[in-house]
Formats: sequence, C-alpha cells, structure tokens
Amino acid sequence: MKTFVATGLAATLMFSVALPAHAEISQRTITISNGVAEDHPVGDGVAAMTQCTTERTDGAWTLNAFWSSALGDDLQATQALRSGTQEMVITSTSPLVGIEPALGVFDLPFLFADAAEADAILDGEFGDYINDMLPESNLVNLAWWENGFRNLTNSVRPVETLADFDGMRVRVMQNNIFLDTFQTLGTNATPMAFGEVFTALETRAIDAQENPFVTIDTSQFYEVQDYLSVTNHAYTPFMVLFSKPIFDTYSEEEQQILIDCAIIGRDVQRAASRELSGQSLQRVIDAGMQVNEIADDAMAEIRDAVQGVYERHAGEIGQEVVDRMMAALDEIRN
Ligand SMILES: O=C(O)[C@H](O)[C@@H](O)[C@H](O)CO
Repeated sequence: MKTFVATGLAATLMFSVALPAHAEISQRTITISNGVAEDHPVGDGVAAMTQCTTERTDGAWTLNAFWSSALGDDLQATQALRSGTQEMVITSTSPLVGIEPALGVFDLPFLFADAAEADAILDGEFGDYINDMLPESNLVNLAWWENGFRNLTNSVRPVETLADFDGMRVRVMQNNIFLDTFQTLGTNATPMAFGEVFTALETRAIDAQENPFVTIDTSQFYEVQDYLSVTNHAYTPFMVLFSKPIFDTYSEEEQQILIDCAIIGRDVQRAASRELSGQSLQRVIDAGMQVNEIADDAMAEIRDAVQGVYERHAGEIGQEVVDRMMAALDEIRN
C-alpha cells in the first residue's frame, strides 16, 4: 500500500496534468457513516475530501455523508463495510478491538504526550504497520484523522484527585482497556455506544463520559454535564475506513483518488480539530460548565494508578505491537 501511495502520488500529479483523465473512473455514490455531528471537525475533512474527489473525477462521484450515528454506531457501520454493503465510515479505533486487537494499543492510558507525537506515529511506519493488518478483516484504512485527547465530564463533582473518581458512573467506549482503566480509577464504568450517551447523561442513567473538547461541544454534552476535568488521559485516532470488497472493485486510479483525497481531508480535519479545540473549551465554559485543571502531583497519582493497564492488556493487543509502539515513541523522544 505504501509504495503504491508514493509512486501513485507522483503518477497522479503527472496524470492529472498530462493525460486525458478518467478512462478508469465510473459514476459512483459513496456512503460515509459518522457518529459525530456534522459541525465536528470531521465535517471539514469530509467537505475537503468531497471537493477533492469531485475535482479528480470531474463530478463522477457523489459522497453522501450521514451524521450522529444515523447509520448505526462505529462497530455496526464497520461490519457493514466488511460485508460490502456500505463504502465508508469514519470511526474511532477503540470500538473495533474485537475485529483487530492490535488497535487496542491506542487505548493505553497517557500513551501520547501531544498531537505531534500522535501524528508522527500514525503517519509513520507504525501507522502503516497497523494499516497492513486491516485487509485481513476486509477493511482498508485510507488515512488517520483526529478524534483527539480525551477529558472527563460529569454531573457530580469536579475531579481534582484520584479519590474524586470514586464510585462515579462513567460511560466508556465498547472497549475493555477503557473499561479496565476507569474501573482501576475507582469508577463504576459502563461500555456504551456513542449514540446513546447524550440520553443516558440526560436521564442520569450515568454521571459521566469522556471525549475531546470538540466532541463535548459539538455533541452538546454541556447541556447535560456540569463539570469538565482536563485529564487528557488518552488520545483516540479516527480511521477513514473503506470496504475492501468494494475497494477491490475500483480501478487503480480510483483507489488512488480515494487515498489522495483522504489524505487531503486528513490535513484539513486535523487543522480544524486543533483550531476548534480551544474555541470549544471556551464555548462550554460560556455554556456554564465548570472546568478544572488537575495539579501535577494529583495527575502523577492518577497516571501511576493506571500503569498496570499496560501489562494486563499487552497480551491481547499483541506484545510485538506494544513493543513496536514503545520503540517508535522512544525514537521520536530521543
Ligand atoms: O466516545 C466515543 O465513542 C468516540 O470518541 C466518538 O467519537 C465516536 O467514535 C463517534 O462515533
């Protein structure tokens, strides 16, 4: 896939300039499923990808995006891709560990120090290493987009110390590493699909959830949550997944357009995510949420408390996967 990308890009540039295009481009309608709302930065990415595919195919392709889990949650949509009944989904990695356990490496708490590390890992050899595992599950990852650093919101109390997590009923993604992390922090953690979170918070079936600022804002969680504690406890990537059974029916030129345009969408989406993040934090404060940072010593205690999660889950993720991630991070940090 990587070699294909490099040579393809050069070919594409030459191609679009020199040769009569589109001998191998068919009229197509591509359905894209999203769990987040359209005004999430994923919306900017999809708009950029749509513009790119329209240009590269002279309007032969239509991208139909659905938002707020209208076509089912991340896992349901991904299963539809695997069976070849839907083209695309932009999904978190976490709910898909049942399909590819190696994806669990991204759920390890406090793994990335900042967005630059995440980009370097995802757009580098490690990102390709994971991408190369997915065709076996009938999936193709076109590019890595950003969900982001996750923070806890709740309707009980500000979380300033490890003890403040105690007994809180927290929703986590359908993922046993997140479940373990939040149980280890002393909460009563419940796995739940994203589309059910707002109502569960509103009806007080749960007290808390955790997501990046832009999602807390664009999913209006500030309407049903009082406190936001800046934990930055994990970074979740989004994958731009395409159905392999459908991908394999596309011409090489069409496959290249999908990848090129997903990468163009990636850069727009990440930039929008980082720009909106600060604005979203201010917006939820203006909407009445009480935001607290956590002091360094208290944060050190929280980090120490969940270190055991690495050891407990290395086996199911794959020891080699964890070792390669740590080696790649070492390389970046030294
Ligand atoms: O909390 C979650 O479930 C994720 O962070 C969401 O972004 C989800 O993928 C949206 O489909």
